[in-house]
Amino acid sequence: MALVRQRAAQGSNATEIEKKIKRGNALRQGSAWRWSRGSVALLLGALSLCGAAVWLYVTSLDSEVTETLVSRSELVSPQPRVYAVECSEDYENYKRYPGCTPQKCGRAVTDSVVTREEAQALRRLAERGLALAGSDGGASILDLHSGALSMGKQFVNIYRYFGDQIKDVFTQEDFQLYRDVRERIQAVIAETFDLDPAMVYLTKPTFFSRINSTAAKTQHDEYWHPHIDKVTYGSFDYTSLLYLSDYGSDFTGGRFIFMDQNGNRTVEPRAGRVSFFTSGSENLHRVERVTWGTRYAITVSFTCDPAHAISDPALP
Ligand SMILES: O=C(O)CCC(=O)C(=O)O
Ligand SMILES: [Fe+2]
Repeated sequence: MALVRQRAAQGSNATEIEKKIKRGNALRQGSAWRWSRGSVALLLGALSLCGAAVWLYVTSLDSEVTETLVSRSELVSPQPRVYAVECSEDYENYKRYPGCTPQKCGRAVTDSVVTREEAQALRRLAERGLALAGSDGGASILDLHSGALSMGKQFVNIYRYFGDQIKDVFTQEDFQLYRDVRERIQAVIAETFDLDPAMVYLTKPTFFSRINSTAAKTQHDEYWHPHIDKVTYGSFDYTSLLYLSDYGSDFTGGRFIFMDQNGNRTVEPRAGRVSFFTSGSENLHRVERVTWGTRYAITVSFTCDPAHAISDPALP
């Protein structure tokens, strides 16, 4: 009997112990579950913080491209739209030419110096010239003054390479049109910056550019790097860009971007639009990558130094 009681007592003890063990396990499991729920919540919190940080970073990048100086759909006419910018010290390191060296600096855009028909004729000229060769990468240039044309990864001289055949590609009228347009651009630059038009000279390089979304193959194709024209090209004092195609319908991307310290300011290309500016570091700029289509433009630049003057391009 006593043995049975003892066994029974032992039995009830065992069940007690068993219950305690189970309770202990349940408690441990519960706290483990609570712990893993806690870490999930922590992880989610950290993830959303990271997400917010990334979002803030991306929107801050985006806000750098917010100011559009001139959009594709606007028509800037009859007067140029002028934005004054303080001159950089660059000009102090160069000889000063009264009547030409920038006293006031800035940027301006006009849609009334070159007609859309003239831009179209110049674009056809660029298409014909660039169809002779072209770069392997996304950017090709044709310089009618020196004859330099992108070919594969380098350049050829069209006047030497194609000889007399070049007269089947370009006509005297094409060159006359280039001259007329160059003169008008020179006049509007002189008027806008209070210069003596006779003290301002065309300089090199002056070139047609064709940009598409093909990946760059050489450094020449990397048009999107920020640069200062006076540093890149040396002789430039005033840069002008004549656009030959329309942002948004002929191509996407490819906006011109002034990179100011307090943000970016863009000019959207439009056929016939002339954008011009002083070439020093007050006008650091780049071209946004072209994402679709083909963008045509001409860079026509001017110097104050007669030693760097060039004559208008001409058929040999
Ligand atoms: O085509 C453009 O809009 C700019 C080209 C440019 O920056 C240059 O030719 O120096
Ligand atoms: Fe430039």
